Amino acid sequence: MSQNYSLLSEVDTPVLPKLYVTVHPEGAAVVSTHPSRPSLNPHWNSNLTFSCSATSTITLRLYHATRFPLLRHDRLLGVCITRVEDLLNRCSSENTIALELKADSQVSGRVSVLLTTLEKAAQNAALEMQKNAKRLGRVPGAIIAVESVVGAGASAAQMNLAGALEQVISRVDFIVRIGDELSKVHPYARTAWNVLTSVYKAVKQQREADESVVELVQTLIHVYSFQEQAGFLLQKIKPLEDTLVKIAEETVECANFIQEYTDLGFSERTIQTTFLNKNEAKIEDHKKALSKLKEDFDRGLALQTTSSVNNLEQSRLLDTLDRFRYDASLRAECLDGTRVEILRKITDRLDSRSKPTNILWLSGVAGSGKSTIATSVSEHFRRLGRLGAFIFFTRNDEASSKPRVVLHNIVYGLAASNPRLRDAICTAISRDAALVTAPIRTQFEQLLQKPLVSVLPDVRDSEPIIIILDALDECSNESRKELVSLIANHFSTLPSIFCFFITSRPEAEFIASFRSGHHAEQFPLPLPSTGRDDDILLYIGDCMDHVWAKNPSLGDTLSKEDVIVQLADKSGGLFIWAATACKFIDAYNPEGKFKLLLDRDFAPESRLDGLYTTALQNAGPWNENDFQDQALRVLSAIVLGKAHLTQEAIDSLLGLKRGTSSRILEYLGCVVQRASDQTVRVLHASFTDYLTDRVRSGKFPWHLKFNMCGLENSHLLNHEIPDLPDRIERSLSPELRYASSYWSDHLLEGEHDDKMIQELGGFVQAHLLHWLEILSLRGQMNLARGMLEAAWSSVQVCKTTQAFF
Ligand SMILES: Nc1ncnc2c1ncn2[C@@H]1O[C@H](COP(=O)(O)OP(=O)(O)OP(=O)(O)O)[C@@H](O)[C@H]1O
Repeated sequence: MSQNYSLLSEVDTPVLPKLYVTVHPEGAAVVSTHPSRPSLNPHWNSNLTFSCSATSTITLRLYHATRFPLLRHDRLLGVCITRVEDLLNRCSSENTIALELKADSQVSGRVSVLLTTLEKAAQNAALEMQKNAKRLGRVPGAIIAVESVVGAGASAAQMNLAGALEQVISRVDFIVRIGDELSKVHPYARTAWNVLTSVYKAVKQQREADESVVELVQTLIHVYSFQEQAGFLLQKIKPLEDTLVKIAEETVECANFIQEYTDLGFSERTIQTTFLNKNEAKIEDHKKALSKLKEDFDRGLALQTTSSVNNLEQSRLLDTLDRFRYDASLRAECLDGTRVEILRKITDRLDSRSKPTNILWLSGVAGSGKSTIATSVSEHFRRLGRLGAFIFFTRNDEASSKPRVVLHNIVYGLAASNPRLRDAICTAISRDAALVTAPIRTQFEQLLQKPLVSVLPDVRDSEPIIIILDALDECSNESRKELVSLIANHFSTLPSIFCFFITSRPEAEFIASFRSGHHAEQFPLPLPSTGRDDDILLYIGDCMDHVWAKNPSLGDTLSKEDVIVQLADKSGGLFIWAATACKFIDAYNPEGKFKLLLDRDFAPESRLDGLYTTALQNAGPWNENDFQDQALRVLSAIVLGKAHLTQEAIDSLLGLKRGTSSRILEYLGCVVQRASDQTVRVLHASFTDYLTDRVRSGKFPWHLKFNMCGLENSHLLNHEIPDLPDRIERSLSPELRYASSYWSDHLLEGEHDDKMIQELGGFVQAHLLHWLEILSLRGQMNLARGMLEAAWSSVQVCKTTQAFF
C-alpha cells in the first residue's frame, strides 16, 4: 500500500501510523481489519466476510488509529467507493487489485484487495472448510481479503474470527485499562478479557471456525463501538455504568460460550448436528441480548446528552437570580444533648400537616440560643434532603437582607431541592427574563407562588420542605419593613408544604406583624425563671472539661463540678453569657479569670453587660494610651464597619503599622473571632449593642461613638489610576474600596466637628474626581448622589461649612 506523506503530517505525532481499513457493503454491517503495526506499508492478512447482493456498493475507508482514544477520534485518511460486481469482475484471477483511496478529491493512498465469493475462497481452502461454507449457506456470500496473505490451509472464517477477536479484545482491554473510573464494570471486563484472550490463542491454533461465531464476535465489536463514537468521554459513559456492567456480564457469557464452542473443535461440531442447532440458537440469543444492551446504552447516552443540555440551560437561568452567599461554616450547632426537647417540638411542628400556618416563629432575648437552634434545625432538614433554604442576617451586612436577594435565595434553594420545582421555576424565568428585576410583588407571584402551586399535585403527599430565616432582627433597617411584610402577608399564603422557620428577638414590629395564630405561630424561647438550666450545665461542663484537660493543675485548687455549677448559676440561662464566659476563662490564668467572674455581683438584667465589662477590663492594659487608642480604633473598624475586613485591611484603613490590629486582637479573642476568609467579626451581636450603647458602656474607655475618625483616609487615593476597570478593581486595596463605598455612612453616623469638616473639605478639593472615577469603574455611580447628599446634610450643621462648600 502506498500513502501520501502529507496526510500523515496531519497526525500530531511524528510517528508511523497504525492503519486499518473498514469495509462497508451496502445494507450490511461494517467489517474491518485490525490496526496494523506502525508502518507506511502494512499487511493486514485480514479476511473479511459479509453478505450482500452483487449490485450493492461497497465502501472502503482507511483510518489511522489514534493513540489517544479519549481525546480524539481515529483519523480518516481516504475513502474508496465502488460496486461489488465491478470489484468481483476486476478480481477475476487470484491476484489482488489496487483501489485508489481519496481524500478531498485527491488520491491519498492505495489499498490492495481481493474480492471473491465465499464459495470460491472456500475452494482454495481445505475440504472441510468447503463443506462448512456450504452448510452455512450464506448465499450470496463474498469474502474480501485486504492485502491478504491467507495462511496455507487456514479457513477464511478462522482468519475472520481471529481478527474479530483481536478487535474485541482491544476494546475490552480499553475498559480494563480505565478500571479505576469504571470500577463497577472492571471485574467483568477483566474476566471477559482473560477468557477472550485464551479463546483467541486457541483459535490461532485451529484452522477452522464457524461463521456464526464470527458474527457473534462482530456483534460484540459493534456493542463496544462507543469507543469510536464522536466525543467519547469518560464522563459521558460513567453514568451508564450499570448498563456497561450488563454489557460486560454478557461479554463474559459470550466469551465462555465461544471458549466451549471452540474447545470442541470444528470437525467435532460438524458431525454433531444437534449440537450445531442448539448452539446456533444460543448464538442468536447472545446476539439478541447484546443488541438490546447496545440499544439501551445508546438510548442512555442520548438521554444523558439531552438532560445535560437541559441542566446547562437551567443553570444558566438560575444564575440570573441575585443570590447572596450565606456562609454557615462558622455557625455552631447545639451541643449534643442540649435543646433536645425544643428541637423535637420545632421539628415535629414543622413536619406536622395540620398547622394553623406555614410560618413558625421562634422568639427569644439576645443570646438565648436562637441562632444555634436555627442552625441545628437547618442541618436536621438538610440531612433529610428537605432544606429549601437557610438564610441568616448579619447586622451591617445590608446585602444579605435585601428582600429581592432573600426571595431569590429561597427560589434558588427550592429549585435545588426538587427537580419538579426546578423545572417550574426555570420555565417561569425562561418565559420572562426580566422577571428577576420586576417589582418584588410580581417576583413573589411569578417566581415563587405560581411555580410552587403548579408542582403541588406532584409534591402534595411529600414531606414538607423547610425554609429558615434566622435573626430577622439583624436585617438592615432599609429592608426590614418590606421583608417583614413579604413574610407575613405573602409567604403565609404559599402552599403549606413549604414551611418557614423564622427566629428573631421579640421586637414590637415582629409581634405586630406575626400575630400568633394568624400569620405565624409563635414559639417563645424562655430563659429559666428558677433553678438551673440543664442545657447550660451541659454546655459549661463540656467547656470546662476542655479547660481542665489543658490545665491539669486546676484540680489542685478548684473543684470542676463547683465551677460548672457556679458558672451555670451566674449565666441565668443565657447561652451567650455562658459562651463568652467560657472563652474568657479558656485563656491565660483560667483560675484568676474564673474568680473574677464570680466575685462580681451583677444584677441579672445587666448580666451580659457585666460580663462584657469584666472581659474587656481584663483583656488588655486600657490605662496605656497606646493600647487604648489602637484597641478602640480596631474595635471601631470591626464593630462599625459596613463590611467585614481583614486585619491587613483594618491596619491600612486606620493608617496603623502593619500587624497592629493582629496584636490588638490577641487581647480581644473572647469577643472577636476570625472567619475562614480571614475577615474579623464580633462573636455576638449583643457585644456591638453593648459597645455602642452610651448607657451600657458609656463610662468605660471602650465605648464606641459612631465615628471612625482617626482614619487617615483623606489621602488614601494615592496611586495612579490604570485605564481598565478590571485592572483597577484588582489594584484597589480592600480598604480603599471600603472607604470609597462607605465614607458617607460613617460621616452620617459620626459626631461632627470642625476638624472633620476640614478633612472632608480637603478630600473634596483634592480627590472628588478620583473618588467618582472609582465609583464609575466599579459600576457604583448610583451611590454618588446619595453619598454627596448625605455628606452635605451632615456638614450643614458646622460653622466652617461655608468655607469649604
Ligand atoms: N445549645 C447550644 N449548644 C452549644 N452552644 C450554644 C447553644 N446555644 C447557644 N450556644 C452558644 O451561645 C452563643 C449565643 O447563642 P445564639 O447566637 O444562638 O443566641 P441568639 O439567641 O441567636 O442571640 P441573638 O438574639 O443576639 O442573635 C452562641 O455563640 C453559641 O456558641
